Amino acid sequence: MDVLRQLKAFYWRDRKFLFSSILCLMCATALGLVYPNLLRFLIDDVIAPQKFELVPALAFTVVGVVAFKGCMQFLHGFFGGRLGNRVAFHMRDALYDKLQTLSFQYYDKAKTGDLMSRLTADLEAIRQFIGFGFAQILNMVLMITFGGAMMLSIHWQLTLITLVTIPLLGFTAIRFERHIHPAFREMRQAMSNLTTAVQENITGVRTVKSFAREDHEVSKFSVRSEAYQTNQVGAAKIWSKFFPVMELVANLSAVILLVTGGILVINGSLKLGEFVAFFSLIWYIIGPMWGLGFHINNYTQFKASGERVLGLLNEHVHVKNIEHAVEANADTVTGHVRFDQVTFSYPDKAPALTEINIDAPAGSVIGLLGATGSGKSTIIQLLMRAYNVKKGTITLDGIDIRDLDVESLRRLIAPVFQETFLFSASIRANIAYGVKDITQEEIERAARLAKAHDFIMELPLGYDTIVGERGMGLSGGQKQRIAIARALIKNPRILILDDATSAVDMETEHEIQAGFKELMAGRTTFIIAHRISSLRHADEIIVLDEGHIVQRGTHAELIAQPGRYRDTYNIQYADVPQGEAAKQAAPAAERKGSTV
Ligand SMILES: Nc1ncnc2c1ncn2[C@@H]1O[C@H](COP(=O)(O)OP(=O)(O)OP(=O)(O)O)[C@@H](O)[C@H]1O
Repeated sequence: MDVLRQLKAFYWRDRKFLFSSILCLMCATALGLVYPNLLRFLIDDVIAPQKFELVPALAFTVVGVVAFKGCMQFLHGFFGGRLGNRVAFHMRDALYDKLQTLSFQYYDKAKTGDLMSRLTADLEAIRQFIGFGFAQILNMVLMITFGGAMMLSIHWQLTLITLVTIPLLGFTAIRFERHIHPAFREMRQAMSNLTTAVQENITGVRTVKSFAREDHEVSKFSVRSEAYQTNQVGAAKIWSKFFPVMELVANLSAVILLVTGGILVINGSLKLGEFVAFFSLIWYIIGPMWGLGFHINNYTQFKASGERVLGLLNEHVHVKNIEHAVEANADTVTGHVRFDQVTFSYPDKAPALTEINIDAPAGSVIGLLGATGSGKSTIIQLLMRAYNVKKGTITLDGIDIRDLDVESLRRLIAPVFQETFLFSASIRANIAYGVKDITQEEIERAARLAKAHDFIMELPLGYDTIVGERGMGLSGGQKQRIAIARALIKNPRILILDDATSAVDMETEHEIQAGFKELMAGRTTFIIAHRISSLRHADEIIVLDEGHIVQRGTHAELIAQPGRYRDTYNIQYADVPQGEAAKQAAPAAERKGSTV
């Protein structure tokens, strides 16, 4: 019931459908109860006194009742269907909204397959129950109440004797529910493990194939599939144990009625018509009781699914706006970024960054260099507020970014990551992803600056070529260039290049950087790179090691002192002749005033 209460917001807004559906079902049920009475009337008041002229009228009444009952049943299905679909629709939207607000911390652990199964299989179970299952349980209660009341009005002693098995039925049904609920919960979890395995296998199919690990994947899947099968078999066992018991107990009532009712008819204390009506009414009680297991099954599935969906809806959002968050205004923000004594650890891990101080005046270029895992990307993630800083502060134009509206902050930043994600849409739509109302000219301009225009024009459909999943295959460098165009078109205050040109050759990188220079003048830029050539023009290069800043300065300053930077430089330029190396790593001072 708690799940139903928590989901109230989703079905209560469509209560007109809920009540209409219930009302129609009640009418249909009540009309169903007319049959036994017609039967009683036929036997006791028509056949016994031989008033056969009443038969046609009785027949027409039956036709009328059947037709009306049919209409009511249709309307019940119609309103129930409407209700179920609308609830599923609103819940899908709410879940999707929630997925957008959940922070990076949640996605670090979340499994795509599990989320997919919550949005599909679990929603379907909820749709079924809210649309039909709930009304059917209510119908069961109504049938028992109406039928019982009618039986009591005919012969209350016989009713009590006949219904003596009902508490036993109720007890069996409750025991069944206790066993089947955990089984269903496990089954849902096993299903989501199965979907996760399939999803990961499809996403990582290249890795699987290149390592020839198909057999390993098959056996991994088999284990999960077997777990699901075991769960299914377990649930079937519970079902197969309880269902026959239910049926046996339910039919005991019919046996008791036949014996006791038969004796009463022979004694003359019960009319034959009443006995026949009674026999027909008893199924109004036994029938629903028979289906009790099925309804409980539906309910438990709904409860298990509801818990999983509510679990997602109630998931804690780690990064959210504080009350009265300040809106960062793109027209007035200059882009002055400061990290002040920032120390940060991912949950349950040693600090990824320790006492980081960075001062990036508006329009400056900051280069970040360091071994893998040294904390470069973490600096960027914190600036974008993917995670909240707990120790130290990060400010933008002097305002703590925790006080800023998250969306407005992220609107000012355009990141290009090493791994480019393209949506299954046209290249045009992919480039224009971060902005609204953009012209083709602006898209092409950004693509030209990112050195993407020429290869796009060589594609048969040009900017209309569909890329991403199931789309046209592109090379890593081509994808990166699209991502760079996507960032450029956003015209951000802060540009982040996280190993953004790692997949393009040095010549293209040089050309792209020339494009940046033109567009990024006056905008703060953070460049993470492993190549000295990508960083050498930065106003300040920060060298990180295990989360600590170990060196900082311009290229010329760093090259002049022993340390990690010079070591990296020496390795990268080991094969380049002396004069050429010096030319390639031209000091930043030469380029002061420019950006990249
Ligand atoms: N989402 C995460 N959850 C937990 N730990 C993380 C997460 N992301 C990074 N880390 C850890 O934080 C540390 C710094 O990682 P970070 O990604 O910032 O390094 P990096 O210098 O950018 O590395 P690379 O050059 O390989 O991208 C590493 O020890 C890493 O394992």
